[in-house]
Amino acid sequence: MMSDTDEVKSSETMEFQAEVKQLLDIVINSLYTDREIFLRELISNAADALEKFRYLRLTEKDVRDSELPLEIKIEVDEKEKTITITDTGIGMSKEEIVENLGTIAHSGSRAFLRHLAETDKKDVNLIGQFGVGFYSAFMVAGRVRVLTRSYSPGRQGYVWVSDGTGNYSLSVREDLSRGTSILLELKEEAGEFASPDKIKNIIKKYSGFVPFPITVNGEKVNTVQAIWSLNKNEIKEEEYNEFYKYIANAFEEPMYRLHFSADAPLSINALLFVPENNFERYGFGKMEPGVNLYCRKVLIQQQAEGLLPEWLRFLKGVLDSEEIPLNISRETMQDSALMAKLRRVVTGRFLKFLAEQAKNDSDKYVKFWDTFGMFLKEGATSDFQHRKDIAPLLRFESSKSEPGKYTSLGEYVTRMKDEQKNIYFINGPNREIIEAGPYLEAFRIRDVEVIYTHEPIDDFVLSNLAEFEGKKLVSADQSELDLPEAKETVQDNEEKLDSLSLANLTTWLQQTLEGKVNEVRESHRLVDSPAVLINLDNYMTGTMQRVMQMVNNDSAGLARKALEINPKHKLIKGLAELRNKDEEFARLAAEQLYDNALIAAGLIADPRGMVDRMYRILERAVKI
Ligand SMILES: Nc1ncnc2c1ncn2[C@@H]1O[C@H](COP(=O)(O)OP(=O)(O)OP(=O)(O)O)[C@@H](O)[C@H]1O
Repeated sequence: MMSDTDEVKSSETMEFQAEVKQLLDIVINSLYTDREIFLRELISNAADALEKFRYLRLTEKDVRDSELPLEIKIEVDEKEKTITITDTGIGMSKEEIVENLGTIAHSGSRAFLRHLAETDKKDVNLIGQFGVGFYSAFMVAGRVRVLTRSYSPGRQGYVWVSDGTGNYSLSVREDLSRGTSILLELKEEAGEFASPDKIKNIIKKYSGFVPFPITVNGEKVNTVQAIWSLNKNEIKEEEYNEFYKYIANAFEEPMYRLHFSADAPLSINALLFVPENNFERYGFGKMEPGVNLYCRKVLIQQQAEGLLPEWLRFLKGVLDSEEIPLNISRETMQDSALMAKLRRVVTGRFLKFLAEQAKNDSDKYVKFWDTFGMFLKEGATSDFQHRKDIAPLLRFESSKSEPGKYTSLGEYVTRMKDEQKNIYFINGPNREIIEAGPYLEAFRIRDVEVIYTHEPIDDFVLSNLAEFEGKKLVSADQSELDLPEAKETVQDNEEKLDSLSLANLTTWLQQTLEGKVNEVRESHRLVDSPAVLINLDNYMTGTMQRVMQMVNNDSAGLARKALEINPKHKLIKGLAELRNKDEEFARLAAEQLYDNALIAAGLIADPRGMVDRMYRILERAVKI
């Protein structure tokens, strides 16, 4: 590097434009956090200058120092506390220097500066949003020196020097080669940056995929290529895996990989990975989003919040879009229309990818489902925009699937009978319990398939979806099932309680269970069980109420229920008789009947009253 004494003496002093002064004042006096981003800004400018040169050289034959390799060299002097960032890009002419490093060209900057001057919270990410990235150098440097020479052969080289207050000096310097060198004399309080290791780490963090070699004191730093911007057939399997391990901090290979680029409606290059494991499932706490946002290979935001819907937080990878402004702030990122578009395109593409995987290799998809299905369920309940596309990806057990095997809603629909109108589901902790319960009886004799859901969220998912391929999703504990006509059954030979006794019994039961059920009525769905609790609320399934019951710790919030009784069942017929002989004991039996129905519905019965009641019923039974 050249020292001060080499500089040509004829130096002009120039004033910064008023807005620049204002900006520099903020940069120098108010921004103390995230100062390391100055390096990202300067490297990004260097990479832009190199990119422009690479492009120019395609058409222009006459360029300065055409043999110079395209690269970024960084020298860190620990003793002198300086950092020099040199690129062999297009460089700047005198006019360009004055224009670029003395004014703020962007029109919106005035308003921005006013905003920045007024807010207490000075977000460093806002800098550069209006094309003022270079000035961030003054966050760490007391003096900045820019040595630059344009690619254009006729131009002289120049030295620009400023301490960031009021003005800068500009002088001619003949012995420069093409490109730009930016020399930072670090401020005392920014001395920590005079460390090659620190600088290397910052580069790895922000600029690891800049497509030009970056060296720090002669050592190459960015060895990992921006493979997402390459063609698929240029990339080897190991390279993909190596890249995945690098960005995901992973040891094993990814489960799925999706590499795609799109031009419309946005220009996007995306490389997404589904990891092998889901640590959230093991109770490691909620994952951070794992996709980094890039703009032309320059990192805009690591683990970008709001880039993808929250339920896709298990994805790792990179999303690169030219359309993203460099230095978009965290706030703008969440709600800009551009981000919303990006989110929609990438989410849609990923869901399409999953649908293909499910079709082409269903065994592997099942493995994915077992590991990451919880996120799709979360999406189906929280992401209104995509839930229709998530629905076909859901998997459940059903009365027609083998134990432990899954079916999709689509497959269910293909098995539906002509006269069947709805898709039915029932929740229970496992298959055995569901199949032993009363809710399945009506379906079993009609040979109608029922989806088994085992987790409380499943009922929220299906209730939220409300329908699939035009068929309503109906919980089997609901009042209106709208089932096809049942065929002749064995039970039809069983004698039914006469209608007068039945009417009397239901009235009596209604009184006895006052406050517990809204209605007692004859059941047309039961076959083997004496009674069942039916939901009169068409939205909340029993399981959803169980969740509410646990959260609220009482049964007050329970939805309206009907107790349906089976008039052919021995117990019901016996109860009708017992009521006339020993009403007190009949009341015990009725209450137990209700508690049993409650338990079969997965709801919590009060154990204190029940245990005592059971003993009294048993006492009576052993006497007989
Ligand atoms: N290393 C460089 N080589 C050539 N020109 C440069 C270099 N650094 C900066 N410039 C010029 O100075 C201009 C201003 O840079 P600055 O970082 O302030 O804003 P920007 O790069 O336009 O915006 P942003 O930083 O938000 O991308 C650049 O547009 C570019 O023309």
